[in-house]
Amino acid sequence: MVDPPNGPRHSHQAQHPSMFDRQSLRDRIHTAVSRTLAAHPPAAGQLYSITLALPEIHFRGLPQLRDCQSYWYWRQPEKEEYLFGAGEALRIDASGSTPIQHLAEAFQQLQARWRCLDPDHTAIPPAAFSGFAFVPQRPMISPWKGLPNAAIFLPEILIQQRNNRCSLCFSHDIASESRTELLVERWLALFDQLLQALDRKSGPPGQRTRLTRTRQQPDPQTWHALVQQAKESIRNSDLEKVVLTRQIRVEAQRRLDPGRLMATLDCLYPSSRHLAFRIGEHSFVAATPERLLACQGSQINCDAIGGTSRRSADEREDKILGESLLNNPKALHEHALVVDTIQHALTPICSRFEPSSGPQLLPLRGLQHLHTEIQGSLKPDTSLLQAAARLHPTGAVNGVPTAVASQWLAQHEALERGWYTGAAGWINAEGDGELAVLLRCALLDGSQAHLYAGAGITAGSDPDAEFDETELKLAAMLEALENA
Ligand SMILES: C=C(O[C@H]1C=CC=C(C(=O)O)[C@@H]1O)C(=O)O
Repeated sequence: MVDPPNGPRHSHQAQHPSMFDRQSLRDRIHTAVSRTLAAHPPAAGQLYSITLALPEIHFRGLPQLRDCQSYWYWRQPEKEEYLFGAGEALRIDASGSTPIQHLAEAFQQLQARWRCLDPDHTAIPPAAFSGFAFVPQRPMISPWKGLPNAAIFLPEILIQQRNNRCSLCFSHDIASESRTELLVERWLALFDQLLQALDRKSGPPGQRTRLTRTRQQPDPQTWHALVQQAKESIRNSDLEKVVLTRQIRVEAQRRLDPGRLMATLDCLYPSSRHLAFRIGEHSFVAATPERLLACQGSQINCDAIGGTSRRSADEREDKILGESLLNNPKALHEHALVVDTIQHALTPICSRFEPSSGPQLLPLRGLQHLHTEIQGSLKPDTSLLQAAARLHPTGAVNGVPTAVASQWLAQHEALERGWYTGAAGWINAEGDGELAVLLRCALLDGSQAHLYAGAGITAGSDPDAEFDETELKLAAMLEALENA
């Protein structure tokens, strides 16, 4: 499925059982959980998960949880893939000089003590969520203050839907002797809360809200100067490409509703990865076209994206725009640099690469990118998070060469990127999972939102054209926010 240049798609609502079915569903879950706990008593030190089949429910929307609970949401509309987790069975925060490696080690330790019970034979392993900021070594400052630099989060209750099958998973970190009846009560209460949250439909967007831009950083003149400075560094140093970013703040006429926002994004960007989470006071949302990596067994898939142009509602013009992007030497060069950084990062940890045919067009609503999919086989004993630590930050969000671009940005980019251009996603108990690059995203704060967009600067960049490209990228989330 390819995103249309414009025009909304049909929106789906979550289907969930009637009150009558609900009681019998609850009874079935109660019995299954109690029996499993009795047959396989948890022991101190275990991370204990029970997964049950849940054929009755097909999930689509973001449940409207009350009481500011933490949650994580992942969805790829095109694949009908859905994960929603709430409550914290376990959370690991990492900082210091190598936070992603730290998470990789912590996840390995966690896997060693993870007891996964699957009485219904769902074959859907329990999963944790993980993510990190663009520079996860640096403390988070406003507006990101309070979010971890990098984290793993195992929800107490998790719903997963994939390949048209749906499962419900309860998890608990068994610190000491635990009373299993209390655990059953707690999990059932969480399940009730989740069903109630599903009942609170966000409702149709109704009237659009008007968004007023209240701040931008850098301002257009400073952007102009920064692009020129970057080009000068590209002429006079080893730097070949650097990704400069902008931040804008918008104010809506009402409180922005993440549920309505995610439903709108489902319609507008069906091929993207959709993410939302709330940690403490922070609500973050994204609909990103780019995977940092996906792992299944030893198979690894990464997206190299770089080189962008607008699209047109006129089919003929749209085709011309696509073809000229595919033949644009500046865009092709910018793209090739991204492919190089990814292959360079993967070479020591992959035993084999599949030849990639690329670049191809990745058409999205309003804009299109050059895209190359890179596939390989990870060497034995290399985990998803270890691979992520090598890959991040790619040339699509940072620049080339990696270390030179990072240093250039640390010296010249004044805004705080926070988790924008970081990565986040899910990892299951078998080590499979997917992390998406956090682009086309917003940090929500009541009726305000902070939005971010960047553009790859190379020797041939024109500051105005690069500014316009960031506007195209901002438009993705701005349009969706009008319906939130
Ligand atoms: C930094 C962003 O996009 C990156 C990813 C795809 C294409 C890009 C480009 O063409 O410049 C950027 O490198 C963003 O969307 O904020």
